[in-house]
Amino acid sequence: MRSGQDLELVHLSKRYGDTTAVDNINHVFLNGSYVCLLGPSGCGKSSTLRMIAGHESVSDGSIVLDGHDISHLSPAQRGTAMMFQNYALFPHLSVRDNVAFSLHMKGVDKPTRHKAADEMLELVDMTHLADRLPDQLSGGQQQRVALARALVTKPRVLLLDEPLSALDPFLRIRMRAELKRLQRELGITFIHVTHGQDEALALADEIVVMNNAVIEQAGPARDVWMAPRTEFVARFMGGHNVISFEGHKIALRADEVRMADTGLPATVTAVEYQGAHVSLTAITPAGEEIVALVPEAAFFAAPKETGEAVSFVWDEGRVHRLQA
Ligand SMILES: Nc1ncnc2c1ncn2[C@@H]1O[C@H](COP(=O)(O)OP(=O)(O)OP(=O)(O)O)[C@@H](O)[C@H]1O
Repeated sequence: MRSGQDLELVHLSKRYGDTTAVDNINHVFLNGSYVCLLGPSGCGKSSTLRMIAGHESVSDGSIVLDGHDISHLSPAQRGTAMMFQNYALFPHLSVRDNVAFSLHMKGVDKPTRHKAADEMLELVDMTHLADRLPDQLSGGQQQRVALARALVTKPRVLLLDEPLSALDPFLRIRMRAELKRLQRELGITFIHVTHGQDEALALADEIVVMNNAVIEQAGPARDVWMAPRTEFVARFMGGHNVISFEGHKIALRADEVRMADTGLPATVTAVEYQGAHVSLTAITPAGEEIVALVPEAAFFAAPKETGEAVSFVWDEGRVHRLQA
């Protein structure tokens, strides 16, 4: 529900010379929500995040937090904090001093800033490594320090630019759960930039899909997944077929397509065993590709090979007509 404490982007644009990176976007980030900004490389996600943080000037429009226009305030005055992709820790400062650094800059005395830093280190489970230097830490540990350092200023909104991209897949999934836990515990707004659909689905209360400098679709994660509005969103979220059906483009989830004796005829072009499912790719007489994710037991009851004919069916209610 909307409140006076939300973060609002109003007709926000960013231009770099002739390039329009963000084109007149409007959005309300609800207070206390976990929002993922999702989109392909170059769509304007980072520019949007950097404008909110104050690391990039606004070309047009405004950014409103708590009912105040913060568009022209310095990063430290906004009530936002940013955690960078490369963590940007100071190599010569201990973990504790890294976390306390922004308070040092604000003139906070040493005992007070160390106490605040220690509280944050406890929050991210790093108390035991407070005296180490950054290069004595693993990637995951450095990330926790970077998080603690961003949170020590008690921001209203935490901005995370691809926070998990430097981690190996195993650690990424662990840290993902940690981020969600932290956000719930702190109750502040997290805005997390990613180009990973899985990451966005796992984390977000709301997904904002960007494409070509605009917001293509925004909504609860499940709505965006279940009902993509455009061909771009359907393809980008993955797991959907986009095919022509009765004169319209439709999106149809691959796991809703079943093999049957009669139905839409197609010729198998690839079979991929994926454990729980078998992914069957086929081409229709209209030359469109369709993927069926068939439960492995159903597939092996009537296995198919490349070049064979198949027929596909689906429940009519599962089809989404696309806008473009
Ligand atoms: N400092 C800059 N000067 C000129 N053009 C820029 C600058 N920063 C970004 N751009 C351009 O603005 C557009 C949007 O870039 P942005 O970094 O916001 O995209 P992104 O969605 O975050 O991409 P990625 O996932 O690759 O980081 C791109 O075309 C990019 O080349």
